Amino acid sequence: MITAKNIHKQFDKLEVLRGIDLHVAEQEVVVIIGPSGSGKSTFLRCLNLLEEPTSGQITIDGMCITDKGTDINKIRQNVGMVFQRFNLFPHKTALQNITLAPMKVKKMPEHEATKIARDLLAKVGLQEKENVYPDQLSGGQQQRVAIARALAMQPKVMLFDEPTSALDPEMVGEVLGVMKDLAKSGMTMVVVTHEMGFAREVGDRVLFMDEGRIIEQGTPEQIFGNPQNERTRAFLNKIL
Ligand SMILES: Nc1ncnc2c1ncn2[C@@H]1O[C@H](COP(=O)(O)OP(=O)(O)OP(=O)(O)O)[C@@H](O)[C@H]1O
Repeated sequence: MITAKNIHKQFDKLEVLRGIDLHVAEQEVVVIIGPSGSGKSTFLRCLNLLEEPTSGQITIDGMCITDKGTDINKIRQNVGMVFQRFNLFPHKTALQNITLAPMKVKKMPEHEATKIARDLLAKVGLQEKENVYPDQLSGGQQQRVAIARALAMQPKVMLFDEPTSALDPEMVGEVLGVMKDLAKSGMTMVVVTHEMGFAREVGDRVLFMDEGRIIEQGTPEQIFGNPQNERTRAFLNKIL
């Protein structure tokens, strides 16, 4: 579903990604862990061209997105993204936040977009909140609306960039629960997170990144139970 070949990214003189190769199979859940500043978010943002790689090639569902002249709207439709900050539109209700992109970008009729949005609100456990504005929702609820909003474009892949880092601890579980259900439903996902419990339980594969490279990867059992690389061991010893 996703193939990234030899991805490099440089910001001025700072080399943030130093040759990343990754293949993500359909329905696979890949979790990226690693120290702060190792390039995890930058790599994730390259996968929907929020950042343009300095060099390298990325193919998603057969479409080479790093070719010049690719249709950025098409990429964004195929690749949903959820950020640390949910950034819902404050003057729109939960339902309107979800229907907006399908109506504007996909030119979907309102009744159809509304039906999809209601189904998605039910899926994230917020069917009662369709007419509520973001400032009346908790952080966890807002993030669940943000997930529903990304899903409304019916993406083939979902990217999550530390989706629970900005939440109060008691709200982390509800968001991870929604992500877990999504993974179970067969969604292809790449998740950057500091939630090691999620990586262990839900990840099909865990990647450890450091200094712009994938240092080690394997099943959660391999990475958490028997890490081979000294840097992976040092990182896990520090945080677990
Ligand atoms: N737009 C940018 N311009 C310049 N430097 C950037 C930019 N975005 C990221 N960086 C730098 O790239 C490096 C990697 O950042 P990145 O956010 O990808 O790391 P990360 O592993 O996701 O870290 P964290 O876990 O703290 O979010 C950092 O040194 C950061 O300051």
